[in-house]
Amino acid sequence: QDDVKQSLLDFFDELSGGGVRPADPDFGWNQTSDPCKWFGIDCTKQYDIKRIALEGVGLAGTLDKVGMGIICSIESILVLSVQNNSIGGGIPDVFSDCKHLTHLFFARNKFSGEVPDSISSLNNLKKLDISNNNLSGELPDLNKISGLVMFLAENNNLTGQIPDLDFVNLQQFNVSFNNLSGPVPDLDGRFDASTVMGNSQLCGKPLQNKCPPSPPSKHSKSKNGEKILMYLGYILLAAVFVFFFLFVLLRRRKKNAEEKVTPLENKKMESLKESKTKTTKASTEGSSTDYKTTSKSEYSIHSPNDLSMSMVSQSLVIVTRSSEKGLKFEDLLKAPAELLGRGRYGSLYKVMFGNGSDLAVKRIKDWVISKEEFQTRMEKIDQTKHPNIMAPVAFYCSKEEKLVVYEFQPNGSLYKLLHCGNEANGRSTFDWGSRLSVASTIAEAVAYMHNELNEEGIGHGNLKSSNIMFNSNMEACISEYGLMPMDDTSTSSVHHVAMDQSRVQPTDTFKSDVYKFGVILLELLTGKLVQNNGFDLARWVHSVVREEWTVEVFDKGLIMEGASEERMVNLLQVALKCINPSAAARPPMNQVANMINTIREEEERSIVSEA
Ligand SMILES: Nc1ncnc2c1ncn2[C@@H]1O[C@H](COP(=O)(O)OP(=O)(O)OP(=O)(O)O)[C@@H](O)[C@H]1O
Repeated sequence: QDDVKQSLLDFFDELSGGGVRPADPDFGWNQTSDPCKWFGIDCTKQYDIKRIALEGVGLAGTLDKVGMGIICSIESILVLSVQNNSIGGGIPDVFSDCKHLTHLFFARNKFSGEVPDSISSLNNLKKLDISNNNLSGELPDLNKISGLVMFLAENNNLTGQIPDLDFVNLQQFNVSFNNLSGPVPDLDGRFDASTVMGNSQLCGKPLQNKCPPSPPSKHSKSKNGEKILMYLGYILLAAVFVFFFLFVLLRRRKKNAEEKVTPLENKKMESLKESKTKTTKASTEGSSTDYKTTSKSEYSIHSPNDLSMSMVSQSLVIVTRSSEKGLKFEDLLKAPAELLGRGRYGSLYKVMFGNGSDLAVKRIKDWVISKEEFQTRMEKIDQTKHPNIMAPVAFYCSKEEKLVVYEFQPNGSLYKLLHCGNEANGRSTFDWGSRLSVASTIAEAVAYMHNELNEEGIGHGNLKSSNIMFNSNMEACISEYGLMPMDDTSTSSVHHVAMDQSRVQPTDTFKSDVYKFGVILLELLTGKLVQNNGFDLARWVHSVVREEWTVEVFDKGLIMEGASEERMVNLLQVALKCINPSAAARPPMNQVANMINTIREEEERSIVSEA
């Protein structure tokens, strides 16, 4: 503790530049007293300093590496404010060790030099104010800081382009009166010209001057370079596929010639005659025969992307009931497809029929599972019906290729609703009540599946907000259930071995789902993006809660809406139980669902009593 005191006194000494003394009665910073009683310091408990605010007190020294290093070494500190002083010199480049900081205020000083790159590693930062200094050079890549709600840098000498920030989330933004250049990024209509004015070389909306056609900047050059590399990669990949295709074709022809067999068309007919046709599932009322049968046939998938390269030669199993659209699986294979995303576990394609009956086809990569096991698994999932779990429409499995087909959901995902909306089109309407309702729906659906598929040990395996879709009634539906044996991130004992099903214990799969569900709860409560499998978000939430600054974690939208703090804290407690580092200590999903339902009932009771 004496060391902490001495470090803080050194920090003050350096900042003050000898002008003001830390021990002055106004400050009372000295070795003999409790630092929590010193001027400008706030603590949660003894020695747990959460805030240092030395604002407008005549500091005229510098903030060097040692000084900033001291602040970084005290992990409890969330806020550092030294604004309205005359501190000079550079801002030291030591921020990679200060990840705990949430607020950094350097405004109205005499800081000069460049804004250090390491500031972009402060991924818990919410507010950054470096305005009214003498800072120069280009701004670092601040868009890595997903939760930033305030960025003020006006009245400096900054050059280069405005960084591509997440303007949907920013509440305060100003870079006016610098030497910034290039086009103003899309400010999402949230900030007017006053926030970018006074930069003579900036152009584009909301400024009056249109951007002239200009040679590509260093930044865009490197982006173009990346694009060219990407296209070259695609061309190379396509060429490899074409050669492979030709090779297979030539070999087949050679073989056919040698064996003196019938032409391909006849061969196909023979194989179709021989193929078994069996009913996998009794269809519900109104189904047509197209979706009732499992048939064997030869086919290839025609689409404008790499799916078209697939030479799949075995059966596509149709398991769904909802066939009023009268589609045959041949139609599925012929229809044009669009790549929707390429995730860690495969790619997702939208297959378009142009009559509102589009399908989503998941192409799974690198899954070591036998054809029989995969088929049993898919059928089990299909039999375990729950209205909020999307059942597969069809699936296909060969050694090289695994496809699972779902109905396409045009209303987007929970991820999109949380992170890609704006005031006008959804973000503000995703209120506390709706978030609680989504949490409870998902928890109940997963709890049901865990219970029904307990013996088989089939969990979701990859639960995350982009796999929670909204159906036509805007009800949350979980997609891709059971497409992975488990996710490899939340249970250290099975780290990096998730793709080998034989090594995965059922309990791990379920406990991993509970962890992932906890991360979704954190996403709903904080509105923050999940990176690094939720570990960063979980760590940040833990650190803020530990400091008894719990309210700081909640999404500003929820606070502004007046959502019940008590119930948000209760839901946070549930999330923290789910993300317990010890898998054994995590509650089972049915308990999680019960806890959330209790919170939801309290919410409903309070609405009724308020009414
Ligand atoms: N049935 C569906 N209908 C419409 N969109 C869907 C459907 N299923 C998933 N999506 C969306 O398609 C996009 C790509 O999905 P994909 O599963 O490839 O991504 P991912 O979940 O990030 O990847 P992975 O599952 O491999 O980790 C996501 O935005 C997802 O929300």
